[in-house]
Amino acid sequence: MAPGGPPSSAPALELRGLEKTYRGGRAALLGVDLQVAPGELVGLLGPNGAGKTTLTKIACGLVHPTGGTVLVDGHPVGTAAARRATGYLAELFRFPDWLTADEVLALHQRLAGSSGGSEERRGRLRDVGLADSGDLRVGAMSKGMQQRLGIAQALLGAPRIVLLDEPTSALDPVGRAIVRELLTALRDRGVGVLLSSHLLGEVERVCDRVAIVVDGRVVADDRPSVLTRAAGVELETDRGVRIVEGAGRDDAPALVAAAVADGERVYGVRVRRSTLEDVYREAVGGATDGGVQRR
Ligand SMILES: Nc1ncnc2c1ncn2[C@@H]1O[C@H](COP(=O)(O)OP(=O)(O)OP(=O)(O)O)[C@@H](O)[C@H]1O
Repeated sequence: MAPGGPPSSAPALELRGLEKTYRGGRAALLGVDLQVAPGELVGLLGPNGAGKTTLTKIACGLVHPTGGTVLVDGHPVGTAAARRATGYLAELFRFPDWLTADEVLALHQRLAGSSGGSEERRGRLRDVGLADSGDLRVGAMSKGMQQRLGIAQALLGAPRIVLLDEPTSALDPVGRAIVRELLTALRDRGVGVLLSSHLLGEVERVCDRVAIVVDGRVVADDRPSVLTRAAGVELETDRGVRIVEGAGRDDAPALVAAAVADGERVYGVRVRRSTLEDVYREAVGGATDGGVQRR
């Protein structure tokens, strides 16, 4: 797959002190700092209304911030260079029903200033598992196919950062696996990805870093393995299953030995870690989220 130009040392995306108050509305972002390095896959989580879409739209130049700065591959957002370096898939998008997949991509090639021609279009359709659907009209596509076409569109040209707002919400498990492979390929090519999603399992599987936004602020930003933590050791014996709170990996052999010495038959031992979902629920506290899904 072609996205990704010559390597650059600048962050793929850099947000500093980002603020946004919509006219007549309440503040949507209250000083957000966030970086996406080249080749880094960052997941953006948060309850409905937390500010994820606002942040993503500011990063691609569609919404003006009321404070702070945005650099895309080192270029101020809104400049031609920043636009060329950005691929974007909106949360709620709709392509004209009467266009074919190939025509949608040709239109977006013109918008992105890409000279990749039919070869690029075929490549992007192949990337998203739509190799045989170039002549299919949007109106005849399932929601999942349209979403994959949307992702193909975001990869046209040579983006250094790809901003995806809920890109897998309509996808079945096979479609999600295709997108996971695609994201991994983007990482390998040094393209940064900011992936906004409510699908915590997907984010945990694929992202290098996770930022959690609550009420316009980033309340957690780290690798999933750092955000999650030890959550005891589970022992399964002939007396049942029990969790030894506070115990970690190093305690497992002694726990098994003690159980055996006590006459128990040990069938299993598992070192537990909290999941990203646990971390998320802790971070958002009481903020309700009708949209959160495990997978
Ligand atoms: N165009 C707008 N005018 C006024 N207020 C807006 C506008 N767009 C968003 N908001 C408000 O800004 C806040 C953040 O909304 P945003 O859509 O960025 O959240 P989100 O985290 O993407 O939510 P969701 O998960 O539901 O997509 C909300 O309070 C929302 O009502």
